Amino acid sequence: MVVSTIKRLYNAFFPSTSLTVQSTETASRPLKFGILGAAAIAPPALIIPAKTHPEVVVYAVAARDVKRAEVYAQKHGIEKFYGGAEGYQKLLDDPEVEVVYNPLPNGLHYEWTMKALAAGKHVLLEKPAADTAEETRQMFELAEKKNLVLMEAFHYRFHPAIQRVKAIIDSGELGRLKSIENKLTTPAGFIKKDDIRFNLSLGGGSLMDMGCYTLNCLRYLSGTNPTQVLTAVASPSTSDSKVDRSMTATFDLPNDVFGSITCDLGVPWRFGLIPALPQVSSTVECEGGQVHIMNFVLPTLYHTIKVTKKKSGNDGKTETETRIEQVYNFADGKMEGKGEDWWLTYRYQLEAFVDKIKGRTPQTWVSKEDSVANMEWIERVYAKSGLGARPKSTFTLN
Ligand SMILES: NC(=O)C1=CN([C@@H]2O[C@H](COP(=O)(O)OP(=O)(O)OC[C@H]3O[C@@H](n4cnc5c(N)ncnc54)[C@H](OP(=O)(O)O)[C@@H]3O)[C@@H](O)[C@H]2O)C=CC1
Ligand SMILES: O=C1OC[C@@H](O)[C@H](O)[C@H]1O
Repeated sequence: MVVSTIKRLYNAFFPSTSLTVQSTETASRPLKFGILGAAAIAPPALIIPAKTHPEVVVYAVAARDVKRAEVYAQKHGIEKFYGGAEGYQKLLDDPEVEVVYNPLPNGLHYEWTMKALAAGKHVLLEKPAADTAEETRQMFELAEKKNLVLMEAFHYRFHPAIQRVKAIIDSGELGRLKSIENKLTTPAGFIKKDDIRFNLSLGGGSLMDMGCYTLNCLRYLSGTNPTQVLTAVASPSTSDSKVDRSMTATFDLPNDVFGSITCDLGVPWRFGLIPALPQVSSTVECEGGQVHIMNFVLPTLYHTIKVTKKKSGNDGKTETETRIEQVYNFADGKMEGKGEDWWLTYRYQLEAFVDKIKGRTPQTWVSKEDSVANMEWIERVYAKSGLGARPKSTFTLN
């Protein structure tokens, strides 16, 4: 297991082009991507996955500082770079760029996605989609009007592991769904105080950052939206009392299902000495048992799906039977043989995103309705917590 894990991680982060499944001869013309911002997430989320996608070329990057753009471009083998105050717009004005990846701080998602769409580019947009549901709606409306592909990058949804958890719930094997509890937390100190995640004007906050996954996963696994936020308790960050360092919320869902989410950008260390273990889990209780996934966000690294089934013992007492599953690719041929153990969630996502642009059917999708609803429930949780919504963008498209 250790060897296979190391091999999987090595191939995930240092993929050789020889691992490309589809030959470049059968692939259609590559799409040229441009990245807005020399963001930390772009290498794992796009640049590395693109190396094994024959229909993707990461062609350009723009950064506010031209030197930063140049260094980033050289480091990642990107042909074109743009910088300075007009750098982002110059990238959008480049006719060679067909697709834009937007990993800007959340508070800038709306402005630059609207500008990218206005420039006629498809957009892969980082999560959470924007600061508000209304901004999210407007971005998708513009994409529809211009016949462009826009998707919020909820990458974990494209991986077979979370799809397996959903299939177990939907199969009825464990009986009626009763509750879902999702957690995504990291110990204090890993995210620095000056990080975009702690900046209110940039759309910071734990619910926006990690919480958007927990909420999305609650809605995905239940197959529905909550009916109400029951409770929402935020702990403020030390830098800004309007920015939630953590958020815990509970929900009513249809059919008497209970939901809860916890997200935390900096769990205090125990006794100030021992870092708390990160939590990245979803626990689903059903009448006939439980399914628990450890690491639903980055399952390629390692994950377990623990299924505990209740059964009646000989003496009439309830006993349990447990099995562990691990699912790194689609064994059922869902992707016509595509997909490898070492594919990151981002690689699965890129496959689907390109399929959509090319007019093929993606194996799954994160729809406009899904993204709008996720932002609506983020807004409702903030409202219930008393913190209020994140400041909406002041940008308007002329
Ligand atoms: N899908 C995933 O797994 C993950 C998604 N994310 C999402 O990606 C986005 C970026 O996160 P991350 O890469 O960690 O963040 P970074 O801080 O590394 O990148 C943000 C980029 O935004 C640009 N930027 C533009 N204006 C500002 C400003 N006023 N202040 C700060 N930065 C600015 C910077 O670009 P420049 O180079 O021009 O200076 C910077 O490179 C967020 O939306 C986050 O939620 C983050 C991590 C994981
Ligand atoms: O995947 C993630 O985990 C860490 C977070 O801070 C980040 O923004 C998120 O996308």
